[in-house]
Amino acid sequence: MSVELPVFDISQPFNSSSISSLSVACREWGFFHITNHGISKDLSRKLHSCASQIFNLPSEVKHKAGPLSDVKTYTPHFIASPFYESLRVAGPDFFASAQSSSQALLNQSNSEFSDMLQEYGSKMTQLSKTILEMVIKCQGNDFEIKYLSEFKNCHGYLRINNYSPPECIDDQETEGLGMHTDMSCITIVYQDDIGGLQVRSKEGKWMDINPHENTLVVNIGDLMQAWSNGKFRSSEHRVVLRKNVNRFSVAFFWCFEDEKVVFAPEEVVGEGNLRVYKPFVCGEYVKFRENSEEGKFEKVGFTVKQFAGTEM
Ligand SMILES: O=C(O)CCC(=O)C(=O)O
Ligand SMILES: [Fe+2]
Repeated sequence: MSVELPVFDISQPFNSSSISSLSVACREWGFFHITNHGISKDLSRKLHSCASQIFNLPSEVKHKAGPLSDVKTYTPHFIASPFYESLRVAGPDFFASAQSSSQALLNQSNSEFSDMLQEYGSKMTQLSKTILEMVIKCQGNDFEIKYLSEFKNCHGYLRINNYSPPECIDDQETEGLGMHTDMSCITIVYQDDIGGLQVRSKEGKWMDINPHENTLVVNIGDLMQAWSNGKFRSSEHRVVLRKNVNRFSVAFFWCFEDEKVVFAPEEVVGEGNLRVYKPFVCGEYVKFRENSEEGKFEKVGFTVKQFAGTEM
């Protein structure tokens, strides 16, 4: 089964009807689509082809940027899943970050790749600011004016994901990336035309988010779920591999700075409503997810609810 998410034209100002359908999407699914986002087909095609060259390097070469290296930008197979590997590019200087991976992997800089990532990262940064403003606006009148400054130190990073399916795909679905929630405020995902991204409904059913040409997927992350006092959902999602072909995606995570104390403002909680999260320091939550076995990336058992929820 698949879910048809609403599509928002991000190049146009939002009117009251788009704000109210955005609000429904954030509450019900924590997922929606955007179009007219300014990422050309040409840019995503070129990025895909440059990234494939990196992922096609022998694994002993890729390990030069792996978890035991100095740069630590490459996540090899068998960390999140046997079929998943990724390369991280950190902002705001996406160019420098891409150059350091390229230097570690190829012993030379690759300015074509780094230029592309700088362009992609800067566009994602702009898009995140626009989307975030709309997402805050949907939580109350003039909230974007009152509360946008809380998000002024947000930062972004990219994860370029490569999924290689097992030799033979049988009837059973193979998880390329297990069920998880994102640690971001919002995430913007480019998925190629293979499909496989799924969101878990409130009833616990896995629903396909089918790829649509020229659209990007946006999802609410744990930090926004906490800041909105649980109004907006950081949905569990995963990637399944059904075809015997590689799948490519690029996720951009827009996050609070590590020092930020995440705490829903009184007005966001609303009079008479209970506060469902204790205040927490963003960096502590990131550490909890990265370092505790239970909190790990692909294991959804422990998320912001277990970390800071008041209903425990
Ligand atoms: O590959 C995708 O489509 C989604 C990836 C994802 O959920 C993530 O990187 O957090
Ligand atoms: Fe994710």
